[in-house]
Amino acid sequence: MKNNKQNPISLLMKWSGKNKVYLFAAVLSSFLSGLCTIIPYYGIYRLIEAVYMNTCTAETLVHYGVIITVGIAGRFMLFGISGILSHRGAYNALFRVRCMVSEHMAKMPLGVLNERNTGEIKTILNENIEKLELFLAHNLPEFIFYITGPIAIFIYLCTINLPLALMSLVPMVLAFVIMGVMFSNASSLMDKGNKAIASLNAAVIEYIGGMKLVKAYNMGSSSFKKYSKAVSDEHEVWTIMSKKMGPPYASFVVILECGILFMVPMGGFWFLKGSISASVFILFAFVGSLYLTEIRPLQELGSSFAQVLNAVHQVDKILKEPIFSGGSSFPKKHNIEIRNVSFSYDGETDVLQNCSIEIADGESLAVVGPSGAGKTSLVQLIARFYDVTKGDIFIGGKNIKDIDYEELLQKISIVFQKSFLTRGSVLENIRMGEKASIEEVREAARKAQIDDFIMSLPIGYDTLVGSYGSRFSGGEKQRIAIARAILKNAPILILDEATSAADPENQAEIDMAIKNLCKGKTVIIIAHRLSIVKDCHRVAIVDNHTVSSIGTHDEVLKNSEYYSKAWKDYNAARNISYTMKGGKAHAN
Ligand SMILES: Nc1ncnc2c1ncn2[C@@H]1O[C@H](COP(=O)(O)OP(=O)(O)OP(=O)(O)O)[C@@H](O)[C@H]1O
Repeated sequence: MKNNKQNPISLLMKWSGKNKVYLFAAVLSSFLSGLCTIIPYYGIYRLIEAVYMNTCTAETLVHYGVIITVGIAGRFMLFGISGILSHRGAYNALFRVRCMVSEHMAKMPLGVLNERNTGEIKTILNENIEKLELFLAHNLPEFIFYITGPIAIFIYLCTINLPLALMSLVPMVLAFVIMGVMFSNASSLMDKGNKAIASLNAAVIEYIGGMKLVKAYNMGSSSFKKYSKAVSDEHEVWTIMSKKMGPPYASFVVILECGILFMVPMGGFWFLKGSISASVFILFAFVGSLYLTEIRPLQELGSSFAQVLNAVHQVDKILKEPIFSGGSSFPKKHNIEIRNVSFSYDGETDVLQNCSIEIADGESLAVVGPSGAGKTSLVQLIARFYDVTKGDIFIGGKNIKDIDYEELLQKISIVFQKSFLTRGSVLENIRMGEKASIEEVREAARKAQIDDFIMSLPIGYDTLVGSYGSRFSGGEKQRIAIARAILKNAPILILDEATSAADPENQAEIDMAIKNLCKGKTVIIIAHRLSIVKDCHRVAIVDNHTVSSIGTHDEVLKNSEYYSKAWKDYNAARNISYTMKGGKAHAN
């Protein structure tokens, strides 16, 4: 792949877009702030020199006092400006990266997303992207600041005495060797740590989602093994991390502060020999042995870099996943042809084999078959939730792979068995991004037989689904989903067991809502409940992972053993009525 070896920093800059300007300005301010570090040391050295030369007057004190003050004030002021600029740039960049990742994910095939668990995606969108802020707003300017100051001082020390200046670097070289070891250990551990956090996130999501089950079966938190295992795995990784990182961290800090052990004996030796003046000896004994402690925060930046590099890598992996792009406009005709299609989720087992169906524009087709036969898989291929493994699917004579993906999704409405409602208001849930007036929304809701119910709520269409979500019954949620599809008014409609939530009380309402929804569209209905099937123009039987029969209700009744049995069972079930006699159920 083209971008495989792209430098993480240049990737981050690319993702930041125009916000780079703020980030570069922040880096410049940090650099200047780092340079200011030299000023107080220069002032102090001059004062020491003046004291030893017996030339220190009140004027000299004031002169260097002002220089030292200006140096310190400038250092902090520039560092503050750098912080403001870096935060501004970082938060704008963060927003941009989040949008890029979300948009990219929306264009990714569902199959690729399904391979990742929800926790992993949450870790990328939240924790990993948040770490980019840590880098852009803090690590980057701080790195420049902490590195510039000591370099500037070192150059200054070189101008005073080169051998002693070089000697001052010995502790730093040792400390950096240790930091390198620490860094290489950290990157593999960090990867494990990230995986442990992703598993923990997934387990928490599953744990909270399955809370009803935990309560219903009195399982208790300890019995939720996946969750407690994820917690202990994560704990284990971080324990190993602290054990491995602790000793090198302590060594790094101590060695950096050991400069005085080199500077005092060597400096003293040269001073006694008369090679250097007293002021130079004092300068090196104090400044030369201490200035390197300024780079101590670089150690923290080192481990933070490892986390950031990992985060960049994870985000980049998502952004490099292939997406659906290009393609031409959606065709005017809406007939569908599924031609010799085979499909496998895992690339090994075919869940669909050599399926062929033709649906005319405006026709309604019922898809019937035993559980697990592949009905849902087949209809999902039409909206490219997944791509076919073999064969082709055409709409209006155009291969769906050649149709602009967003337009394809726009022109197909799907009502699923489980209606998903977002946390917004009922109004937002029906609009779902469509620009529709409240009257248009109510008209759709009326057709979906749900307007009366919504209006009976205390704040009607403004009712938040988040707070009222649990009081909506399955049938109500389903009719809200149908209203959403009516409003979208797409020419192709796929109903995947959309009547499954119907109970005897709201069966008639859901049937009416579906009839209103299907008017004038090319419709595919997956239905276990055969009552809806006889209203369709034709029936296709998906059995044993292929389309075993297709035709009108009467034709399929004759040709398909599965359908004739299912129809017989359905009619028999309709004629059964139960009466309770002596506490026992009897079929009449
Ligand atoms: N995301 C997936 N990954 C792997 N296998 C899957 C996935 N979704 C479904 N399957 C498998 O594909 C096969 C067909 O499933 P599908 O949901 O299409 O059947 P169906 O006929 O719609 O069943 P039902 O009537 O019970 O809903 C099943 O064996 C199922 O376990």
